[in-house]
Amino acid sequence: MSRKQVDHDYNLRSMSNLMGERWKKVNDGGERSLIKAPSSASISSQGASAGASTAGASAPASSSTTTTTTTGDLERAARKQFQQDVTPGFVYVLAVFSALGGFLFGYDTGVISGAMLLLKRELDLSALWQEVLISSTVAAAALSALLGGFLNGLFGRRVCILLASFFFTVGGIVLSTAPGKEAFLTGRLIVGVGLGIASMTVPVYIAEASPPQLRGQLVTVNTLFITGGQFTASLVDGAFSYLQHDGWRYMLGLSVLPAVLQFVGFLFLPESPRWLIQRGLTQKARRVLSQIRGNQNIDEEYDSIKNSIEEEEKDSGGDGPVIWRMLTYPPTRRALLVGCGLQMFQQLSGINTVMYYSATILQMSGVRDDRLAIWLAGLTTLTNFLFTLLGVWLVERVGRRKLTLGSIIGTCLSLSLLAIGFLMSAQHSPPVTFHPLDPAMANSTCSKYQLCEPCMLDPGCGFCYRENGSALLTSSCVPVNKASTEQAAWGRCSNSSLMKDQTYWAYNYCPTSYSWLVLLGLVLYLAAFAPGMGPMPWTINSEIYPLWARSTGNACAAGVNWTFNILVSLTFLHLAQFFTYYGAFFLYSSLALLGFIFIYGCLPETKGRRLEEIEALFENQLCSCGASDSDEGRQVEYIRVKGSNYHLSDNDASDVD
Ligand SMILES: O[C@H]1[C@H](O)[C@@H](O)[C@H](O)[C@@H](O)[C@H]1O
Repeated sequence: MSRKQVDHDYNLRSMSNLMGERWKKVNDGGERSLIKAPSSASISSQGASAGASTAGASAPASSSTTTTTTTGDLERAARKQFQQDVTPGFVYVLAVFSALGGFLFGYDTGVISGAMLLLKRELDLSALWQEVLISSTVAAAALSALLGGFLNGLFGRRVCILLASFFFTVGGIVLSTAPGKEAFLTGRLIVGVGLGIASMTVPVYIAEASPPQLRGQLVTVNTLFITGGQFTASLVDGAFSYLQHDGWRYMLGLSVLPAVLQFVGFLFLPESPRWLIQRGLTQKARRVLSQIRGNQNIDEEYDSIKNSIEEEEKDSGGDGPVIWRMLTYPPTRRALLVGCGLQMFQQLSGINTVMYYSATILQMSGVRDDRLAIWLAGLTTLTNFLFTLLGVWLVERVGRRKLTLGSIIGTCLSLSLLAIGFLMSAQHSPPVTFHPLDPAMANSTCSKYQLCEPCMLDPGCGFCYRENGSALLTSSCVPVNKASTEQAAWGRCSNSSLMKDQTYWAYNYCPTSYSWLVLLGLVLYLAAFAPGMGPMPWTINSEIYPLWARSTGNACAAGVNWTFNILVSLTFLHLAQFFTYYGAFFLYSSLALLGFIFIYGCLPETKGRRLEEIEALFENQLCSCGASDSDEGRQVEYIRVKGSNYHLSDNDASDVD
């Protein structure tokens, strides 16, 4: 039994309202039936467990009061009833305006790849500068996410979202008007600060404002907006790539629009009621809660939040900085481990590498026109977006734990398929048929390679070939042009006008007939990753910490996400060089398997619970919360609803949860 007496459960309340009677589940040997409970007077006059057994005995499953309604039906009906009762239109508005932060997260991280193609020519950027400009935003996001935890606690969620949209706006203006690379770097850093703050604040704000039944869906909408931002960025990249001069200014400048919209919107949106209660601003908190909950009575929710906060404050591990208190108090230490672990495994599953690499995968499949490859890469971001939508639909139906576990196992398998595709391509790598005689050329490292595979894995070389249909006519391994990887340093691939006649320059891929396998792996990967591993780390982090630790916990987890994001993207090419592509993808697949074991052992189900109840899931467990899905179902819980005790039966408790 948890430390805190669980005093309220939304599902049961909705159900009892819905059915117009009090319902009580009895342990009838697992049979899924609901039996009408005795009157509240008879229940309250008995001890809770005595009441349960008496009712069980007096109302056998075959009794005339038995209904065949399943808990699934009830859940669905309760959800429908809730939607009618509460009219939570305002919660949707609030979630959408907050999720514009997610949109900017996706847009600003996605748009840079297309912008860089134009930018590197116009600003004459070296490879090092390109790398610095791309990774500076992510590095700034990692640091500012940590800072965001502190700001959130001090100034509240609303001010932090306003601050983030202010940074996005200023950053967008600086980027689109930058006269040179130094100014551009400044703009990228400013945007990074906005990203870090938004990425940790938005999920917390949405979770704190949402009713339990909608929380998972609404927080997941934020990730839907992230992937929507990435998709929009790929469309904008495609459209403005035709504008050779200053195209990048429009690509980056467009981000100012959603940023300003969010800023203006948040001038009118309220602060999180939970943060207000914590700060003792009780009147304001009540006002906000009534505004968010529509026509629902908020007294019960308000009281229970307030009581939990007071209780949490007592239990929160004494004095000292929040992170220290979190680490020394076992439930929050476990929650932090789970939250950061989820974010780490999300990035170690290679999502950003796969997305980044999709254009090359498409080139391997025979799409050789650069522009077409850019547009088709948009299909990858669209697939990511559409499958995140599936996640929004599934999260409240199957729950966080099952969704995450199913997703990571699918991710692991599809990464193996990708790796097998690369392995087959490597094993059937086309040979280098032409070796130059000119000593200056013959002495280059590139001309020593006998096969395409080692040639393309060397960042200094590329494979230049001519083919007829699928037959390779001649091929050579030549140094890459240092100024642009789109051309060779010499020979027929050094000039686009020479590259007619079915002559192609393959810089980081080899022509292969196994590309379909890689393409299948890519699609299956996105279908598996996007509904679960994409959104769930954000959603789960927004709900597993008690209020006093929530902003710090989310700050740490978002910091871990950004740190591993940069680590994985910066090491990918080196990894591929040392272990080949298939080695790199097998490695990601093994890491995803490790992630599965971690999640299986550590992640409890949080679906349908009020934020104040979730802390109890991390008590008395040695990272064995995994058992909670079934054990918790077997646990006997007493849930007090308006003075009456409800006894959840042995087998069905998890269903009602
Ligand atoms: O949840 C998001 C999402 O899955 C994005 O597609 C990815 O680029 C981010 O790194 C991740 O945090």
